[in-house]
Amino acid sequence: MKAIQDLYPDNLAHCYGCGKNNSQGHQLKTYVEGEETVSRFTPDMKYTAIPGSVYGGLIASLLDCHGTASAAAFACIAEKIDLNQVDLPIRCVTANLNINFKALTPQGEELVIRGKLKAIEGRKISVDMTLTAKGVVCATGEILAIRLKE
Ligand SMILES: CCCCC/C=C\C/C=C\C/C=C\C/C=C\CCCC(=O)SCCNC(=O)CCNC(=O)[C@H](O)C(C)(C)COP(=O)(O)OP(=O)(O)OC[C@H]1O[C@@H](n2cnc3c(N)ncnc32)[C@H](O)[C@@H]1OP(=O)(O)O
Repeated sequence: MKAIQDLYPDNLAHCYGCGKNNSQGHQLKTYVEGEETVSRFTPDMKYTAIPGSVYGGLIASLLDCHGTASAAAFACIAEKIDLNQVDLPIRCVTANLNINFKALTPQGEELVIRGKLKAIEGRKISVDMTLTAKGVVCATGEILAIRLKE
């Protein structure tokens, strides 16, 4: 299966966090795994907060893009839209993002971000997220993504 972000049409794929057409961005990739979504990302050393730990702004960026991709994927699944089709018909943007930083996020490790659908209410899609390093939860987040009008 393709990454959700690789289903965004080319003219809307320039997001700094996840756009496949932004060569200087993070190019986060999010996949559906069973009932969850998952992204994996190993930050470059330049994203330093306290030496040895990852900058919280990067963590927010990863949760932001993981969340919007997850929201689009969960909305497609709810509507039985094939996630293998090019040009995803459902697009979401972030209205609200809450993050709890639970532990310093170590550098040099692969970060695993997982998302679970919390609720779909009309155009509002809420997703709960965790970010772990070496199996330790370093941050949790909740996003409210809004499905854009056609
Ligand atoms: C970001 C630009 C938006 C325009 C985009 C146009 C085309 C782009 C297409 C696709 C995007 C492609 C890729 C994006 C992928 C990843 C990006 C990563 C994530 C981001 O980095 S993205 C940037 C940061 N993001 C923003 O820049 C959003 C600025 N904002 C707005 O563009 C509007 O604000 C919008 C669209 C959110 C809603 O506007 P709207 O007119 O469509 O809908 P409306 O206001 O009626 O809200 C509908 C229901 O959501 C409730 N609601 C709204 N906001 C709420 C809040 N904050 N808290 C609690 N509830 C809220 C209302 O209360 C109502 O609830 P109810 O239906 O129950 O009454």
